[in-house]
Amino acid sequence: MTKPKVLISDKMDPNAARIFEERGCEVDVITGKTPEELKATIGQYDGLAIRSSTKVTADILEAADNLKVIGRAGIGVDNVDIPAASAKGVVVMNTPFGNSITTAEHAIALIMALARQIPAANARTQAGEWPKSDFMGVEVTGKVLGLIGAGNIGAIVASRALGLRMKVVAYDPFLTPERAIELGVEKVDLGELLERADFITLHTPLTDETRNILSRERLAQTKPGVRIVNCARGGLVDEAALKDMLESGHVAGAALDVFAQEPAKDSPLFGAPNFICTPHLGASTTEAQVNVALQVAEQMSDYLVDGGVTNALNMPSLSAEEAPKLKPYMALAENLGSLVGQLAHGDLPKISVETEGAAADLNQKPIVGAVLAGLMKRYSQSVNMVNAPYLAKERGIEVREIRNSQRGVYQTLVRVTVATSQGDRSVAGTLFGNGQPRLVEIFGIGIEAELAGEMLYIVNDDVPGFIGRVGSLMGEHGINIGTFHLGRRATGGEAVMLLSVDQKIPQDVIEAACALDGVKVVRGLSF
Ligand SMILES: NC(=O)C1=CN([C@@H]2O[C@H](COP(=O)(O)OP(=O)(O)OC[C@H]3O[C@@H](n4cnc5c(N)ncnc54)[C@H](O)[C@@H]3O)[C@@H](O)[C@H]2O)C=CC1
Ligand SMILES: O=C(O)CCC(=O)C(=O)O
Repeated sequence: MTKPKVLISDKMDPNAARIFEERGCEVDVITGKTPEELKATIGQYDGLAIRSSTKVTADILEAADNLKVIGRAGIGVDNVDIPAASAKGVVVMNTPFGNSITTAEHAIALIMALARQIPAANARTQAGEWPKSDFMGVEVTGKVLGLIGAGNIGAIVASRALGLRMKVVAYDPFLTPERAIELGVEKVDLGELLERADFITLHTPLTDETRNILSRERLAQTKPGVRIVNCARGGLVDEAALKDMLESGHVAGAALDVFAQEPAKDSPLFGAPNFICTPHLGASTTEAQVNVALQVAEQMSDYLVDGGVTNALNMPSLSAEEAPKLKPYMALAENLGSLVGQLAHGDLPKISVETEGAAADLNQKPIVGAVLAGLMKRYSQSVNMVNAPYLAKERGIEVREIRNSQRGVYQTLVRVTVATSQGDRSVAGTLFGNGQPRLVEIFGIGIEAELAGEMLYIVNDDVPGFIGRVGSLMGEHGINIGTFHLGRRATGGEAVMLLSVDQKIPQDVIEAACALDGVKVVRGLSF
């Protein structure tokens, strides 16, 4: 088996490359590529490990023909076009906790640096000025810290600030009253936070709701003398308004680790009074970088080598223990989805995936994803489990999951039913003891067959001599039959025939089969 190939395209702790190699991947570490260079080479990689410098745009993804996973060694994935990755069937993962403590500590460091004007005092002291009387600071003890965003990092900042004897008020629409009590913070609305806070620190992602959350109007509502820290994302604060308010003295100090445009080389804030900045250093400690590098390499190799999915932003999780159990089910589910997709006519507005017996105890999401991947192959060849649910949604297909843990005739069963203009049509399959998938029912008729390679599907009247006529037809056209499977609704009623053949069935043979006496449907199938 060829090894999955991974590109590490941003500066990352060497532990990442070591883990990839130990886990059976080939790794190239090439940082500093231009977008054009990345686009020219991305086609050869199965995995791309990044931090924040590499921008994974739709244009780059277009050339990423073998890419299966993008791993962000860090939290924010705003440098990845996730909808484009999903459409391409590429899993996007991050490492949501590895750098949280480090980033929270950076926010606290910036709060302290603002309170005591440490950077300016340091610069002037080292310039030989000894400017003791110019640097009157403030204590943080007893001051109100306004936390915007109380997720992983915000919660750690709150705990550290409480240790510094600050009073913490938090604005986060998703913060429950119970969690606020647990964190020891007072949950407030944004207006109250702006009015009360002596220090404001931001810890939200950049979204349509949070963009410019500290706008000019909101900055004007803050308490005079407020100090502001942003270690989350550029774009949360109106930088031009912040500059004006630093100049007017309404804002007594501001510290930014992140900027709307990065790298920030000529921000209007540079040189503003009491302005401090760092070049997106929030996550830059040895500890955090080892954490995120190890974690991203482990997660990505789990996916590339064993199919396990952890911390994916565009796909449900699947543990490395679950993955081998689910693998044969996913093969079965994909074949069943593909079968209904090839057999049913017209649009398929509704699909239900029912699991029975042992299959019902498993994680259903990957099974449903695999059914959709099989089904959606009728629309696109580049479909997989990652993009199939998105494609199905785009086409307005309604998907239902039904679990039935009681066993029926089979110890384990997956049934796929689609609503067609002729009514519901369903196919079902099971797994043999050795994990081999088998079709066991097609549109209400019991039949046992392996769905593989090229096949011929015929629905006919159950009459003597028909099987021989089909055999002769295949022989006349030089088509070798591998296996022959039969089922019927009742003696003399509707019968189904599934043949596996050694080549794709040509259209003229399908037409000749259609012309046989008693034939109702003929279809060539590919798996
Ligand atoms: N400077 C740096 O180097 C680093 C920056 N970050 C950034 O820090 C930010 C926070 O990261 P985490 O705490 O891990 O994320 P998280 O997802 O754990 O927390 C984000 C919080 O923001 C809240 N939120 C969402 N919309 C909001 C809104 N409109 N108003 C108020 N709160 C809202 C959410 O409810 C959530 O509690 C992210 O943007 C991340 O990219 C993370 C690591 C390093
Ligand atoms: O990788 C970095 O240095 C940036 C970290 C970051 O911004 C994040 O994890 O969201």
